[in-house]
Amino acid sequence: MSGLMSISEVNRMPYEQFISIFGNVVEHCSLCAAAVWCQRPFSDVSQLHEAMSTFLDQQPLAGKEGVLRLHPDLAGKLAQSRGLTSDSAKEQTSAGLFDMTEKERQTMNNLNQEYKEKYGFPFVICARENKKEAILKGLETRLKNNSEEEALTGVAEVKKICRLRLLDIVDPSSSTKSAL
Ligand SMILES: NC(=O)N[C@H]1NC(=O)NC1=O
Repeated sequence: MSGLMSISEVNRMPYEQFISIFGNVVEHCSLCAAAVWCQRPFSDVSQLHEAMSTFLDQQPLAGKEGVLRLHPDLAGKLAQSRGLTSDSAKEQTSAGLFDMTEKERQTMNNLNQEYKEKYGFPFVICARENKKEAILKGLETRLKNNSEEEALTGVAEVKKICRLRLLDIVDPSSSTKSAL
C-alpha cells in the first residue's frame, strides 16, 4: 500500500472534495483545480497535470503574473515566521533553505527584493529540484531576463512544483486504461 490515491478515486470526487485535496497543488490557487475538475475522467496523474498546465498556459500575462504573486518568497519573512503552507515548508526545507548561514539568507533576501522591484512579482523556482546554491545562482542569472521571459520561466517552475505536489497525492501507476 503506497498510501496514495488512485486516479479512479480522483475521478469519482465531487468538486468540493477535489478542490479541498488539489486546491494547493498550485500554491494558493484553488482556481486551477476548480477549472479542470470538469475535464474528468483523467486517465492518469500525467493527464491531470497536463490539464492544469494547459489552464496556466491559457492565462493572459496578467493572470500568469498573478499566479506567481501567490507564491511566498524563498527563505523570506513567511518562512522565518513559520507562516508557510505545509507544502512550501517541506519544499524549502528540502532545498536546504532553513539551513543557511545568516550571510546566505541575507544574500537571498537582497536578490529576492531586487527581483520583485524589477518585475513586480516574486522569484519562483521548484525548490525540490534545486539546492540553495542553485537557487542563488538562478536568481542572479534570471535577473538578466526581460519581464515577459521571467513570467513564462516562473510559470514553467510552477508546473514543476505542481507535478511533484500531485505525485504526493496520486499513485502514478494508477490508470483508467486497463493493463493488457
Ligand atoms: N518563491 C518560490 O519559488 N516558492 C516556492 N517554490 C517551491 O518549490 N515552493 C514554494 O513555495
